Parts: sequence; C-alpha cells; structure tokens
Amino acid sequence: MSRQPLPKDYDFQASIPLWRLEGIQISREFIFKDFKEAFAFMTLCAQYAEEIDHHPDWSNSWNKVVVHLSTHSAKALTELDIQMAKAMDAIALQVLT
Ligand SMILES: C[C@H](O)[C@H](O)[C@H]1CNC2=NC(N)=NC(=O)C2=N1
Repeated sequence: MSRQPLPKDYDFQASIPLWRLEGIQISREFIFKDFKEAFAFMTLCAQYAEEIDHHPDWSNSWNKVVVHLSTHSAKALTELDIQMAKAMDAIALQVLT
C-alpha cells in the first residue's frame, strides 16, 4: 500500500461510506456495548496498526471510540488510511455482539 496522496477525485463515499471526510483526515465514531468491548476493538486495531505501520489518532470514553486517520508523513490522505479505515470497520463488526 502506498503513502502517496490519494487522487483528487477519489470516491470516499463509495469506498468508506461510514467515514466523514474532514480536510486531510477521515473520521468515524464507533459505539460499543461497554468499555470492555470498546477496548477489545482498540486492542485488535492496535495490533493491525503495528502490522502495517500505520497508526490511528483516537480517543476513548467508556463505550465510545473516536478515530481520525491521516498519513502524517504525507500530510495527506493515502491508501494506507483507506486500508486502516476498512480494517477498523471489519474489526468493529467482529467485536460488536
Ligand atoms: C517511522 C514510522 O514508520 C512512521 O512514523 C509511521 C508510523 N505510523 C504512522 N501513522 C500514521 N497515521 N501516519 C504516518 O505517517 C505514520 N508513520
């Protein structure tokens, strides 16, 4: 996966419909049943982030995880952000009971 900026006409709505485009970052709020479930999600995401060497900016408050993704080195959105967003969507589905 590339750390090159995404093309200007990239279709975010088609690719990651649950994420909001906010300038050079994409954001999504995940709501879980409780803290235990939210933290299970974060643990799995953290493992994946290490594997692909691409890390979310995020915060957690009990059952809520707010995520912002951007490629800091490129100061832009790249394919790595899309890859991470899709993985987080899939992990959330896996963790939600
Ligand atoms: C040295 C290391 O590869 C870099 O700092 C990686 C780590 N994780 C990263 N995560 C994100 N979101 N953006 C980066 O540019 C980035 N760079």
